[in-house]
Amino acid sequence: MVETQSISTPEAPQNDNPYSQGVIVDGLLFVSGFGPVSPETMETVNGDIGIQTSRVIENLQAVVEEAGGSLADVVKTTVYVTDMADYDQVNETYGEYFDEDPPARVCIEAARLPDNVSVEIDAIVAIE
Ligand SMILES: C=C(N)C(=O)O
Repeated sequence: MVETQSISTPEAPQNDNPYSQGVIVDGLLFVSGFGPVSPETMETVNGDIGIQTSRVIENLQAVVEEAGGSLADVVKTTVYVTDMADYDQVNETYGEYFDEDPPARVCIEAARLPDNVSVEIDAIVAIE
C-alpha cells in the first residue's frame, strides 16, 4: 500500500466530515476544497466575492504551510463558483496570491457547493 500522510491544522476549517484537509503522497500534497469559511468561527465570512476568495485561498495556504510548502509550490487548482458572473472578481483576487508563474487551473460553475458557499478551491502542491 502506498504511504500517505494526512495534514491537519486548526488554521484552516476543520469539521467531522470524512475527508482530510490535505494528504501527501509521493511528494504531492492534495488539498481538499475549501470554501470561504473562517477557521475560528466555522462560519462563512461576510463580504463580496473578492473577500470570500481571499478567505478560501488563505485556508488553502494554511494547509500548504502546515505541510511545509508555500503558495509558490501550488501546481494545479480547481476553482468552483456558483455564478460565473463572479469570474472576473475571483480572478482579480486570485491573481493577488498567484501573480508569478501561476498554477494550472480549471474553473467550473457548480450548481451548489457545501454550506451554500459561492466559491471553493482545491489544489495540488509539489511539496518536496
Ligand atoms: C467541503 C469539502 N471539501 C467536501 O465536502 O468534500
